[in-house]
Amino acid sequence: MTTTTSTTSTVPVLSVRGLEKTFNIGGLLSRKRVRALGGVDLDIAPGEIVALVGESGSGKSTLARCLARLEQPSGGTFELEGRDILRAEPRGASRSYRSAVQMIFQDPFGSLNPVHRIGHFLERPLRLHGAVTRAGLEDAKRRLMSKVDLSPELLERYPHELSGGQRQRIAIARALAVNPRLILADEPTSMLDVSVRIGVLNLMRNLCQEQGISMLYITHDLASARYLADRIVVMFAGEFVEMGESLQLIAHPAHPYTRLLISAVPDPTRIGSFDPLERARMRHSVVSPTTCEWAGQTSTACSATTPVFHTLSELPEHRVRCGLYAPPSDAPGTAIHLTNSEQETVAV
Ligand SMILES: Nc1ncnc2c1ncn2[C@@H]1O[C@H](COP(=O)(O)OP(=O)(O)OP(=O)(O)O)[C@@H](O)[C@H]1O
Repeated sequence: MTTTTSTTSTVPVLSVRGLEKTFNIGGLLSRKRVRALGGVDLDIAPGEIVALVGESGSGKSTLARCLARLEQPSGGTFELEGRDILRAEPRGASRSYRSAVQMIFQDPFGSLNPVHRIGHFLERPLRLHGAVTRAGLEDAKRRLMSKVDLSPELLERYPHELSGGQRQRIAIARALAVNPRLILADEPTSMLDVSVRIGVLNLMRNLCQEQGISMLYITHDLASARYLADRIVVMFAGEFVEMGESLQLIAHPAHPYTRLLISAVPDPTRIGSFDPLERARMRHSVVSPTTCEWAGQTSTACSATTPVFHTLSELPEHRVRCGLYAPPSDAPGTAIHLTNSEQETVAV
């Protein structure tokens, strides 16, 4: 890898370099392998929200699980506030790492044991973090409930007595109980009713802004990524293919795969309905053997060598990794001139 994704000169909270994960599948004697992460680089600054978007199977959760130490990476490194974690804690995450890096999962019901009252889920992390007296514990639980805009009366209820949105707020409160530096939020709103999603997104954004917590927000949903995140990173087949400031990337997508994802976002300003055949044609143009050799498929432009990141000339934060871009000596990131038929296949 040649390029990092840092946007500021501050020391990043998280710094990932060449992180890889390959799974063996098909049992002990099988030689079949799935390359879920191809060697990715990512920096996240303090208080920054980075959205990781891509279709199902692109490797988003694998990256989050490696960072949460739920999976052991096959290669690469990552640092938390300058500390090389895999080297410092090779056998598994320390308690302090598990406090500093909190994961919020897609299914808020699945992560709350139904036999316990809500108060129980906040008590354990608070005890671990040092609120030990009974009065101190009660105060701390109430403060956490107020941070996530929930009434303290809910502390006495069981998970099934809460709505999905309320349960996800409890999951967020539980993560906050240990003062995390980084939250890995894996599709935290995808199982929620549309009407409560925006509230949870706003809550996460406010918490990051007010408390300087950084966040990796994993989602299929480009619209929510644009709404919540400072930057968007697009993932395709275990690799990052495009990254940039959220509004810029959505307004000027450079990679055919990013354009494909954007084509799936409902857009009330689009004139006429979106033709599903056109979308199928776009999908084919990205993943078919005739146009994209990289990432396990095939591409005329990428077949000679694995593509590297190129900065789009006008905006240094916007980078694309695609064989359709070449680094001319005076104008990095300028698009190669395409033939008419190639232009048709990449046009949105
Ligand atoms: N434990 C595992 N064993 C074998 N293969 C796995 C395992 N976990 C993930 N994979 C494979 O790794 C690839 C990436 O999976 P991952 O769950 O990271 O994708 P994703 O982008 O998070 O998808 P989704 O959005 O559906 O959760 C997929 O091909 C998946 O089948």
